[in-house]
Amino acid sequence: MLPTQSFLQLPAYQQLQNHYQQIKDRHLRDLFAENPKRFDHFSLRFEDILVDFSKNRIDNETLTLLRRLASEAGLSEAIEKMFSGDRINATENRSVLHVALRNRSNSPIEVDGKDVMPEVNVVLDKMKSFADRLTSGEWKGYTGKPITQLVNIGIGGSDLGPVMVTTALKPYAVQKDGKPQFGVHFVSNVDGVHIYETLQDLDPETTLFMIASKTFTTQETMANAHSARDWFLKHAQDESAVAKHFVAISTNKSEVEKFGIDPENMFVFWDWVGGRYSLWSAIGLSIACYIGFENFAELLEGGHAMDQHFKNTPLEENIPATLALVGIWYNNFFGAESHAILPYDQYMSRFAAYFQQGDMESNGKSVDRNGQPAAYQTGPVIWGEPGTNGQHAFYQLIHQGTKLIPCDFIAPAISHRPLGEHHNMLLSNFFAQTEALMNGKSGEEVVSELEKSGKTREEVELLMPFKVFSGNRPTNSILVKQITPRTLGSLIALYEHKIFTQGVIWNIFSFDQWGVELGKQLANRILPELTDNQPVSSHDSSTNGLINYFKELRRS
Ligand SMILES: O=P(O)(O)OC[C@H]1O[C@H](O)[C@H](O)[C@@H](O)[C@@H]1O
Repeated sequence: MLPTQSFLQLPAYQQLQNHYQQIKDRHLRDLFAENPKRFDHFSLRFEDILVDFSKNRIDNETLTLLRRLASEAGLSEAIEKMFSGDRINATENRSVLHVALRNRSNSPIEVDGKDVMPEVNVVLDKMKSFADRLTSGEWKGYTGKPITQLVNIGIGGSDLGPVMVTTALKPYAVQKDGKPQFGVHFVSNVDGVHIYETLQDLDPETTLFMIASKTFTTQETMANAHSARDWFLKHAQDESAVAKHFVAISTNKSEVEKFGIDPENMFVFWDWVGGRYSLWSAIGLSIACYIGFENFAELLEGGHAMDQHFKNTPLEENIPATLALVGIWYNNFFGAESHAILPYDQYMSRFAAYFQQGDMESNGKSVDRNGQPAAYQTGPVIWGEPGTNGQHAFYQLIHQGTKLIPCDFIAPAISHRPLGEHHNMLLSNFFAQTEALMNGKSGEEVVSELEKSGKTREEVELLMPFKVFSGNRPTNSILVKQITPRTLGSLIALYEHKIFTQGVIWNIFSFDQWGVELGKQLANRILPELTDNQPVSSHDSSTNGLINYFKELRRS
């Protein structure tokens, strides 16, 4: 690995620190008053997606310096390397090519001199033909009935993408008799409750299991897959029936065979697809079956279009890079520790959860690419819930708490389920929240409001401090025409590239995830200790105490 330059040593970092001193006390209200064209200057469009980042504590100088930071960190070289199949995931010695999975131009992308596009296309064709056979009813269960229920068994990247996308694109579900043709279910947690509850309403004769695991060794997924198989065989009583009800999605052929799934029923992908970037691969099989392959292809198209934008657009107009830089501004200069993603679309209810893995597993690192401790903040805590639910739960803290929480508000102009005034009501909240967060409400405004409502002077004085909103709380607004497969593909790719850009600037490796290993190792060590009721003494006193109390409780 070539030595890389530390984030803190980038010349623009120092300049931004100085600039921060000038801007930190400026109020967004004043920035807007000074520049009536602020919205025009600080918003970007991509197809029908509008990204308004004007309600951020930035001015032209901020953006100039942030872009300089990106250039000094070598962003354009890094983009080039990713798209050309360089092994940028250096600690795993792998290329990072989710962009190849949605490379609809089909232009060659090489890994070690070999174009990966032909094999990508072979798998896409296999997914299409499988989805078509399920939809037409040609693929039948062991008693000759067509499949009606799909169960994806996977966890992390082999679960969250399909969950999020099938939820977001439910209006595009393949229809039969006026209803989605397939029920789609997701089992991820090793807690037996998850598989138990899922199987309750299913009929083995019409259920198809998709075992999704890049490694095919993940404890949770294998445990759930075996339980599903046992449940199925209890009914079918015939091993040969498994082939009609179990398919595998994996990079690990030998483990798939060991499990007993016919290699014919295996959908492959490759080590250059990171788990949290894999919904575009065969991991998206449940998506392709549920919404139909044409719509899945549209999702890929949308992702590809955003890839082209990211790769070919100068920093000044580059949406993922701009959102990444604004995020860095708060994370590294204002000391913001978290970032909220707030979709005003019930179908997008899992979007924030999806990017908890996407962002936090990618950029939750404290060692830089030189192997040195990163003496600065890296990835933020990502969280969020759909609007308006969040408003009645945690927005209090965003509006009046002591923490600075930059937020992304996302909304479609057109609802898939227009119902009376609902969508206008939803969108009025979307607009109002960012306005309120920006402007706040001053002491004078509060006093005049209270006086008008007939409060006594004493009451006004007492209440005033609690009713003041300081404002100056930053937001991005992302407004799209409608959440279509294409738009969703673009939005997901937008966030992926934002994460990538931030990782490059922080000089960290965004595509490994060593931090999830230790807990797994220790769980494997503890599991055999839980088989009997003998007290343990091999751990620290807390862990021993907990395990021993657990044994005591289950015995009594
Ligand atoms: O797809 P699998 O190999 O089963 O992995 C599932 C998940 O588990 C791992 O522990 C990683 O944290 C995730 O990045 C991955 O997506």
